[in-house]
Amino acid sequence: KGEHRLSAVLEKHIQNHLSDSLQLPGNDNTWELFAEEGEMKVYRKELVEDGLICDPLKAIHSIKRVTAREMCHYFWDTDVRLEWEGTIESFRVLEVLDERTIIIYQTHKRVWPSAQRDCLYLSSMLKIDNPPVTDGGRIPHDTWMVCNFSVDHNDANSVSGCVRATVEICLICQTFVTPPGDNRPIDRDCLHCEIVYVANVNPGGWAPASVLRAIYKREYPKFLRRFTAYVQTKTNAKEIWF
Ligand SMILES: Cc1cccc(-c2n[nH]cc2-c2ccc(F)c(-c3ccc(S(=O)(=O)CCO)cc3)c2)n1
Repeated sequence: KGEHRLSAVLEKHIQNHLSDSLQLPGNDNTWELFAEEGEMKVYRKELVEDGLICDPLKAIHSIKRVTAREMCHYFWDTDVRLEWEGTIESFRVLEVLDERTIIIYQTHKRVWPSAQRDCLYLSSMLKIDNPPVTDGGRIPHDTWMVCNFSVDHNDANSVSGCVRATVEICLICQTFVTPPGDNRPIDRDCLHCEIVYVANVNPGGWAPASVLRAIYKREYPKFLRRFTAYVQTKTNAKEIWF
């Protein structure tokens, strides 16, 4: 802890997510379920700030045969970012704060009729030592998290014409193991991972509400489908990475 200049502000984001992002949306009526595919449930709230659509998004999902660490690693590792992220046009790692904390500047593909968006954020991956037990009372094998939130940085010479979006995003993953019994070794069929993905994206500049809400309605389920399938494929033949 305290390894870099942004440790304190990172710690605050982590604590906020641990206290509110793990609240499952099914329990209260403030979240509207707007997409459901199998184990994946995607909720949103309608929120307008200064005339901009900032709808918070919360998705829960259960993915077979992967661990929390694997999910968070492939979400965090920029070496594979373009293999699963469909809306990014370019990105650059501006600074490495420690072995699991970096600062990224990225531009997204323009979606007509809005201006192109870019974002500049800190991305950190960490293991949660005393994991919050899910409401079902089941004990996870372990809990990992990736926290992405907007920061300022001098070196981000922004791509001209881009409107700066601000993000507060978190992926919290918990591994559950069902022992195979009679002393057989654990294999991937004994694993599943339960995730909560929370995204608060402020588009930074005006865009038609209908366009933004249509983008979110299409892009979030697509991203969750594509990313989870990507991790299952990427890890399928590999040793289990707890
Ligand atoms: C997956 C998705 C959902 C909603 C909107 C879009 C999208 N389409 N065209 C432009 C964007 C766009 C605009 C601004 C943003 F900050 C992000 C954005 C979304 C996700 C993340 S992340 O941290 O979850 C994954 C890393 O890129 C960061 C930024 C995406 N893509």
